[in-house]
Amino acid sequence: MDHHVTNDYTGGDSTSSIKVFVRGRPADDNDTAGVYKLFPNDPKKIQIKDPTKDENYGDHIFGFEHVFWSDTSQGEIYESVCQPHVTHVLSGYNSCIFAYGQTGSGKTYSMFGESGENRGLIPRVVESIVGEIEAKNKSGGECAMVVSFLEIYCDQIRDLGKAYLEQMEGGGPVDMTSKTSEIFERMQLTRQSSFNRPRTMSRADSSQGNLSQTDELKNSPSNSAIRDWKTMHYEIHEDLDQNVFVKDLALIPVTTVSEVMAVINQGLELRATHETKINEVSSRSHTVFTINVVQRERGGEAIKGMLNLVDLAGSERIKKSESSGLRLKEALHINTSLTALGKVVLALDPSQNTSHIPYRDSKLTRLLQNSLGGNSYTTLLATIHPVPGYADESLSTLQFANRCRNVQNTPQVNYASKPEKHGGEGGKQMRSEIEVLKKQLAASQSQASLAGDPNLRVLEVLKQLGIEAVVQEDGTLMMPDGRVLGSALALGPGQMDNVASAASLGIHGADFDNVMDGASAELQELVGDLTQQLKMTKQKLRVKKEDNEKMKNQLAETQGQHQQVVLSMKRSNQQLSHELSQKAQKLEDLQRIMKETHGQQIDELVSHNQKILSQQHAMINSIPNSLMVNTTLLADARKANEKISLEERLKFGKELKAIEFGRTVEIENIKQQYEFWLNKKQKEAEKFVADFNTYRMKKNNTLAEYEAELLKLYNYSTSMRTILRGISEGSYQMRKTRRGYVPVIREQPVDCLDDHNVLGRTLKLVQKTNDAQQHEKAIRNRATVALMNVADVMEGGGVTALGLSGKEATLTGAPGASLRRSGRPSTAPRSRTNNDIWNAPPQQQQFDDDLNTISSHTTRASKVSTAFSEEDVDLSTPLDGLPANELKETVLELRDYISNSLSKAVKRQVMAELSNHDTVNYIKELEDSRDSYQASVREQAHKLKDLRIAYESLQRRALKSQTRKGARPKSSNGNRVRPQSAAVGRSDLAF
Ligand SMILES: Nc1ncnc2c1ncn2[C@@H]1O[C@H](COP(=O)(O)OP(=O)(O)OP(=O)(O)O)[C@@H](O)[C@H]1O
Repeated sequence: MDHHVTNDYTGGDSTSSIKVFVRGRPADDNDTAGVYKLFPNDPKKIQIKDPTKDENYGDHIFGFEHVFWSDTSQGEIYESVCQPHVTHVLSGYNSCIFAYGQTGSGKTYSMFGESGENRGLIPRVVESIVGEIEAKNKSGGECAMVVSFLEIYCDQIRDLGKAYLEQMEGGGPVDMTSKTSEIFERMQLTRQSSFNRPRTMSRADSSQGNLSQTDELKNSPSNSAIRDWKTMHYEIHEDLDQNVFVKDLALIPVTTVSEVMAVINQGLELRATHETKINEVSSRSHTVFTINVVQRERGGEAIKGMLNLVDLAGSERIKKSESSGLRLKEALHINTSLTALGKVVLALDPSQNTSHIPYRDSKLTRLLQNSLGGNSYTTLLATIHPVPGYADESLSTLQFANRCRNVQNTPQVNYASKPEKHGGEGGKQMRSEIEVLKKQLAASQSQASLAGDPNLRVLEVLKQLGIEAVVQEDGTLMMPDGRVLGSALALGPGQMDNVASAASLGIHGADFDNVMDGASAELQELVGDLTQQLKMTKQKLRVKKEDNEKMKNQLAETQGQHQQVVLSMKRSNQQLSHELSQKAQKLEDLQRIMKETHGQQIDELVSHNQKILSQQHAMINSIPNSLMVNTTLLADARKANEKISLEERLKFGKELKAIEFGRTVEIENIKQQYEFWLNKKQKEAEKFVADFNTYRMKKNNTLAEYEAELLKLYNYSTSMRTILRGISEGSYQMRKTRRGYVPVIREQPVDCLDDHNVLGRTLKLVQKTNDAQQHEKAIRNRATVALMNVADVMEGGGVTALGLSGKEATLTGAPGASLRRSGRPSTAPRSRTNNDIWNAPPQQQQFDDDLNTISSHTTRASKVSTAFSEEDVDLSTPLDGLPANELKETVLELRDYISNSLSKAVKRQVMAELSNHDTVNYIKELEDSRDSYQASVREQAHKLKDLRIAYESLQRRALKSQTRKGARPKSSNGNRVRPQSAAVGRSDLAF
């Protein structure tokens, strides 16, 4: 049964507003085997094996918009990933594409790319948008593009576009307060054309020694943006509509692709990169390249689209990248901000039910706030490095990408000047315009009323002259001093205006009279007085004004000076606070790094130090007491030591004795076993000897029978001779039978044997004697060979001997010490082997004796045989032809031969055969095992001896250390007493 379990994440909301694409870069050695699985018929899926999990539970399968593998071109990626965003931004929407993945997985390659066909997504997007804008402008629309470029390096926002802008505007500081729409308005009026030539895309490593273009730029005194670039620390703000923006970030108006590429190239030159173990040119910062497109269709509303193109710095496992120092700090910042991004994405998952989204945890998440869960179309390009070694990083990238699919955005069109129904900025503008109009209306209304009522006009004129008069019910004017003047109605409206303007202009005399022509004398007089007063007052005022002016100038001068001081103080204050915040930031980072890397160690060290300190305090306080205690303890310890060493010695002695006893018992057991077997085998051998003796007796009996038969034969032959002689002498009467003529014997012969039988038997006997002679020879040879073999065997090791001496065969072997042959003379020379019982001399002697006996018998026997041989003996000669004494001697010799030589030969043959007998072999084996046992006993003895030597050396050492430690105890007579242990040990352990 297949137990393979795959974690499937391919489900989910296909309409989610964040689209996720995956791109696998080419592997360096094409070794992607066994980790990834792609589905040619379903390019949305990718399967990956979890390297940390069990074979059966380690598979994860994900589903995204599309999974691009290493052979996908930049153009194909652009078509799928970016094309929709170009449409969005030109339709007034916010949108965002961000590349996420481990370091070296191809984020920067994808976003910025290289040159030509390998150019990345950003250049392609720019090309598209610029083309669209040109087309719109040609068709009568108003469309413009503004870009900005920033990086977040160690949680510090730095402007990568400002340097370009400064260069563009002649090196001076740039007005950063402009809004995109204002720039847009300006662009309609004037166009800059002398931008830098575009450079090919490059990312210079600022740490390299040779003076790169960036170095040139950084050293350029005229470009403050480059000079201050490293210390830039921009802030993120939020407008009334809750859109986040970077305060003071350079907004660069552009119209051509080459302009944009110049901005990008200059920015990339400045961007923080460095070579790491994993990536030769590793981005150490996140970059955000923003394209703003503002447009108004003919007669339509202005809309504003924004596209953020984000190249994140790659996450890295510090363990793998082995970053240290500044690289470590950078890596920590990168990882922290990416973790914050992960938290935001997690919190935006509707299933999490989280009300708080931690955008403010890092600058990155704050900046992407609008793109994640806000008013934006967003796409994530997850890049992976598909080699088995980075499988866990790829898995975590895919898991992050999968979580992003849960985020819901709500994109909507941005209106640059919205109609009321859209509220927002447009509405506010409208409201303020209405207010202005209202004020204007009120002003014009009051002017109209003034124009219609002459009294009011007079009042106004008087007011201008500084006189607060009141119009009474009857139309007359009451002055502040109580005087009542006639109605101004007497003056025509035109005249009144003239009076007012003449008064205000200081016209007097005849001219004034002309003006006052037709007015009442009273009024004329009053106006005359007033005019006079006004003149004087004006005179005074002028003087005062002049004084005032002088004072003002003085004040302005002082103020200017003060302001200058305050400004410089402010600047230095700002500088200081900036440095302070940087230092604080650095300190914080350092502390965090220290805490992360060494925090635990430091804490441990501190607590360890404190422990040691307190221990030392306690020790110092307790020194006097401990001195006393130590002296006592020392004495006690010495005693205890002596006691222990004595106990140890005794224990060791006992153990040794126990071992010795054990060995003795073991030896005894083996000995008993050996004796038991030896006894058993001796009994078997005794039985064998007994059997042998029985056999020998039987043989002797047979020989005796032969002897008796021979004697019988002799008697027969004698009788035969007598009979034969009788026949030849005709003493016997012959009769004819079927077998021929037979004598008629009157006397009964011996037994009932006929002559033929007697003769045949006699001849047979002679034949037998010859055979015996031959046989004896053969036996003798065989015996010689057998004895030599036995001697050879004996050379190799002893066996219990079967001694055959005299007429009796006896077993002379005995167990144990009695194994030695009891009959061996003490003066006999020792054999070359250990085994005395097989000594050559007695055997040899025996053998030689036997041979001599045989040869003597043989001589006699050969004589006999010669006598009996067919050639030498005339068989026709009747035996009874021999003299009786000679015949007897011959028979005796024959008997002697049979009983001695023949029986000995038989014995030898038996002995020769016995040398290969099983029992003898068994006895030999017993001898072998006895010898090996003896050898093992000898070995044990050696071991015991070694043990004893070791023990003695231990004793000697113990003795020496005792002697060194203190004076030996003195005997009663004051002499040093020799330590007993050694003596005891020696005597106790003597083997
Ligand atoms: N699809 C690809 N085809 C060819 N080369 C690629 C591809 N992707 C990446 N590379 C090469 O791999 C190397 C690392 O890529 P890149 O610098 O883009 O990685 P990165 O993800 O931006 O790394 P970091 O986060 O460290 O900046 C570069 O030399 C790049 O040219």
